[in-house]
Amino acid sequence: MTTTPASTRVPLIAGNWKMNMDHVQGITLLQKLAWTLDDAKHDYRRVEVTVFPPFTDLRGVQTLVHGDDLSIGFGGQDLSDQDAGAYTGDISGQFLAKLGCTYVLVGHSERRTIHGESDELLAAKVKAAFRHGLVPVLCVGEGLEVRQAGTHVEHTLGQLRADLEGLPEDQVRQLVVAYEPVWAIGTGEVAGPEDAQEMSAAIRAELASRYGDDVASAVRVLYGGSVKAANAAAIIGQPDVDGVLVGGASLDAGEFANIVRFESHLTT
Ligand SMILES: O=C[C@H](O)COP(=O)(O)O
Repeated sequence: MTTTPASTRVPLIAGNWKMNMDHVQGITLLQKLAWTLDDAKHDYRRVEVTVFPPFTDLRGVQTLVHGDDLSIGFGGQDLSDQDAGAYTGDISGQFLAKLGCTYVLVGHSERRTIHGESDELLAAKVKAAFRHGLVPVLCVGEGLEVRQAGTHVEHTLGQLRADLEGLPEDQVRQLVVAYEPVWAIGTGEVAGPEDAQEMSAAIRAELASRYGDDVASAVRVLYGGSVKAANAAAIIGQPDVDGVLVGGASLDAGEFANIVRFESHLTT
């Protein structure tokens, strides 16, 4: 397989605030993050940074990012598979696009488990994201029982196949996939760098077999699950891992900035 070198894929550090931070707290957090990264002279072209605030924060985040000309991206934590209509409580991809979102999370493990979202629904959500010009960050991964049974790779690739059903190749190549072992989320348990690499390589090989090496080489694969500044460099240092999806640690501007600056930890 003739893959593009990992170095051509710009690492993506994504902070998922989950259901934390009201719109006032969110602005304060983002401002602190921007200041911290500015002080450190962070080069956003080398390492991309994006945050996923709650829906109610997005307008404020957009105003701050555009008003202060920040290089931090932002996206929604979910979207509806529908575009508009009688879907109380749901958010259309069109609304997210209008707010300047670049990305949207699809199939986060908490949507799959707590809200029982099926692969069929998630495949429709992936298509809805592209319909509105949003890049889906498609989350896949196994629970503890699957991991203990040793079928985690097949399980996760099965989710990937089902969620990409019917998606054209030119859209697949724009995707970001986030591997989240559910047993390592918010638990302090971290899959080791080798576990992250094993699954990321399997995801890339699956994409290569279905869409070709060129597409597989373009897709960024992130790892998510109890990532902290202390373990980020080792995880992102793996050849098929192109960044991290950070939950708890993204709520602390200093800690998250240190994750963004993982390269500096490699050289000190
Ligand atoms: O979206 C982020 C992942 O669920 C990981 O969350 P965590 O870093 O709190 O374990």
